[in-house]
Amino acid sequence: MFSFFKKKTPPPAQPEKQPEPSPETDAAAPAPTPAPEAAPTVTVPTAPLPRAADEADKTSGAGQLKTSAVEPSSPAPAAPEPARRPSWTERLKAGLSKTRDKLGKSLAGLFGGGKIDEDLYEELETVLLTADMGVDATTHLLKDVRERVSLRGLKDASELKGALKDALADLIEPLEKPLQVEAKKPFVIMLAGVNGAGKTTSIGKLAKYYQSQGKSVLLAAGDTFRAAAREQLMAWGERNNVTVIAQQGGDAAAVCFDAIKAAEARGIDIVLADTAGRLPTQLHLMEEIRKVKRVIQKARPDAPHEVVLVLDANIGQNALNQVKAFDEALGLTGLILTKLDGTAKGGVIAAIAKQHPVPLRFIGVGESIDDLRPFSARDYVDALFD
Ligand SMILES: Nc1nc2c(ncn2[C@@H]2O[C@H](COP(=O)(O)OP(=O)(O)OP(=O)(O)O)[C@@H](O)[C@H]2O)c(=O)[nH]1
Repeated sequence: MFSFFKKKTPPPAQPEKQPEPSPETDAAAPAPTPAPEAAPTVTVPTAPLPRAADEADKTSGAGQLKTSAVEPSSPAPAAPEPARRPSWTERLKAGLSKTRDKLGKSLAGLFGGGKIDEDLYEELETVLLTADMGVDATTHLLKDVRERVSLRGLKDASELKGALKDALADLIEPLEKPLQVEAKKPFVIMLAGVNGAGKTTSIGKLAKYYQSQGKSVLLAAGDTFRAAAREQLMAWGERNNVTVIAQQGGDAAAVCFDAIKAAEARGIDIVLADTAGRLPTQLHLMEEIRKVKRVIQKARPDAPHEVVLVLDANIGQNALNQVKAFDEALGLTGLILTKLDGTAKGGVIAAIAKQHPVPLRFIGVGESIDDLRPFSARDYVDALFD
């Protein structure tokens, strides 16, 4: 768990009242997973909602205030910075050390010297497969490397590294499409994924990332199933001066609807909408997340502007199945690959590029708040090989 999510801010004593049913929470599908709390209750905001947000709640059909906008009165003091923070490139390299160690050790033997022959290609094939690149990407890379070898007239195994790096960079480069958030205001980003993939922590990291670019951010605590996810976001929002729209034990779609209305009323740049974790095989939950998307569209017809699947890199080739299933259900526009630091399966990016390419917007290589950055194919390849 992130340290910035670990620290909990004790909530103030809060009166509770029963909410009215929310009309935007259409009854197309029953709430798929009962919330842990028996009856939804109202969390009164720590600071009174500005009038604009009240308007937003009226617009959303909530006669009474049922979502809470948690707004800290003042940002927490910044934690003392370490003497010198490693650069992103250093952290990327450190984060990819497991994949690099596995790949690098095997490749060091291959690239050590000697002739380029069939035995060498066979060994290279094994190395790529064990780095979780998958059969299709491995076959593609081998063919590409062979072509480069013959085009460049390479003879010695030591020259193979450059050819492989170029082939891999070419394969994964199409995934490098940085997210453009300027075109819409608010730009609504919906995050989906299986349990524990890193959605909530990625939202915290993204909020910080966009704040550092001078953008205003609002968070929708749409993971109404796991209470700790809402608390994570609320605590994080309080410490970083970001408004969090939350509802205790309520409906994810309604939370997202209210968040968008609040963001519109306040002129917020970016809405980050969390959702509960689910497996693609849990069909009722996949239907529920489709409903969340539909309700977001009701709040704002062109939204969500980005539907991101958050993937845990540790699952290797299984990531492909998740991409296909969530893409079919939601129409994905982007991916975030987390926990590349904890795995030797970083090659899965090549598998995604070959078999089901969806833009890889961000990669996560550590637990620190700065360890999520836009994906750069060349940086990634360099960090993997050098
Ligand atoms: N090492 C490492 N850990 C990460 C990274 N991203 C997320 N985590 C950790 O992964 C764990 C799960 O993260 P969450 O954000 O709670 O996952 P989630 O997808 O919101 O989980 P659910 O709400 O259960 O679906 C936490 O302990 C995070 O600290 C990463 O890039 N590297």
